[in-house]
Amino acid sequence: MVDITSASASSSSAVSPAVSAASTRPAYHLATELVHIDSDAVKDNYNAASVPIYQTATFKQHNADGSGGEYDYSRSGNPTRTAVEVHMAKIMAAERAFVVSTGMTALDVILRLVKSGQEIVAGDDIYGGTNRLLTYVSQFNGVRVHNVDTTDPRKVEEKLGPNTRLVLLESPTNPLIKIADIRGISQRVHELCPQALVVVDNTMMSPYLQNTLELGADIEYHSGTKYLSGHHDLMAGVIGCRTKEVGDQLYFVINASGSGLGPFDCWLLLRGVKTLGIRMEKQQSNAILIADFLEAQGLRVHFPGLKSHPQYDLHAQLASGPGAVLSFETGDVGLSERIVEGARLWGISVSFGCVNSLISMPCKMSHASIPAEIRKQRQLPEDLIRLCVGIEHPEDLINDLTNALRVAGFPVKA
Ligand SMILES: Cc1ncc(COP(=O)(O)O)c(C=O)c1O
Ligand SMILES: N[C@@H](CCSC[C@H](N)C(=O)O)C(=O)O
Repeated sequence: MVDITSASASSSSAVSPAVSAASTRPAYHLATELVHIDSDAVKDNYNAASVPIYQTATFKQHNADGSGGEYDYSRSGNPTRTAVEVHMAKIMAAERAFVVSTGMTALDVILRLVKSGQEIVAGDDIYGGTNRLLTYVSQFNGVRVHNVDTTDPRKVEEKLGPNTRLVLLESPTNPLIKIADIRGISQRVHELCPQALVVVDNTMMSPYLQNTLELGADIEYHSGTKYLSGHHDLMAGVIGCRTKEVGDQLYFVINASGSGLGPFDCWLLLRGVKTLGIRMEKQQSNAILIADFLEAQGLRVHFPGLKSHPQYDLHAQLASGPGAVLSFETGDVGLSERIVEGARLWGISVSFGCVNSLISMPCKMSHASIPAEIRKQRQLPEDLIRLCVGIEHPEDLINDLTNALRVAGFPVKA
């Protein structure tokens, strides 16, 4: 049987691996690096200012012995995909980066590195879809999953053992915006379990605010559907890794399963990521104003930019800003529903990271796939409202929220 996790199996089976490694670390500020695409990543005879979309499934070869050109088939590699992968590797300071069809695909690819009998330590406050996929592998793939409170590194350490293969962290978590000490946990995992990989879902921060590979993680992944693309016009997943060995294993799975991102979506992602810095700065500054406003109303607000956040200091050591997703509790599910439905400017939608602002109730929407009894066990408040702040004028956002609170019957303070 071929061991899919061995590097030799991966290199021998791909004709056109189109390795998308970034050989150099960013030389300028990240905001500058985001805008500048390495023009050597894709050979272009016409010096096109925008990376061309190579909308092709297959590539003509010059001979029949399989030793042909750099690309043979777009499942294995495509120049537009290489361009965005090289760019993402630079932005994430990764040895190698991959772009796949969705954020969940990114996790699915990573989970293929876990074999039956091995174990995963994950958070107890995690995105609903992540919980669903972890539940699947624990029910059908013989993998044991421990869900623990990742705000307490001792709880993670207690579950580490000789079978641990992955430690999967979200920080901040979706939807309770809790922080995990990525640096401290990575160090302990590597000391105690050399066979284990620390994997971080960095979707909420984006590479602009937090670099988890520099904090010690082995793999960082994103739902590229969110901040990286920024306009809710595509689905994508991005994976960055710290070593060539892990990169080879991930590439094998992506080529074998055909989960790589299509050329047009690669192009959209590359276009979107150029404006990540300016979008994130504006979304974040709006979010800080909105968090202050809600806290001044006496509501319990979860946001690492507030001094009241229990891990305010820890987050400041890990990331360069609090981001633009926050959640708050009202104490009453009916009141929360009325607030969400009373908003006019804030769109009722799942997802986040887009230029327009969104409002949702995680227990009924993004996290509804987590069974009610498990949500209760994990103390996920049913009345929780999540706000994903966009780039609109902050006064309009605050006025709309004020109106929604009033209409819902909440006693708004002047
Ligand atoms: C934190 C987080 N990770 C991963 C995903 C999955 O991403 P996608 O929807 O692109 O599959 C989501 C949302 O869907 C998310 O919120
Ligand atoms: N029906 C979807 C819900 C997607 S939630 C998207 C996003 N991660 C969020 O947190 O809003 C599903 O069941 O996956």
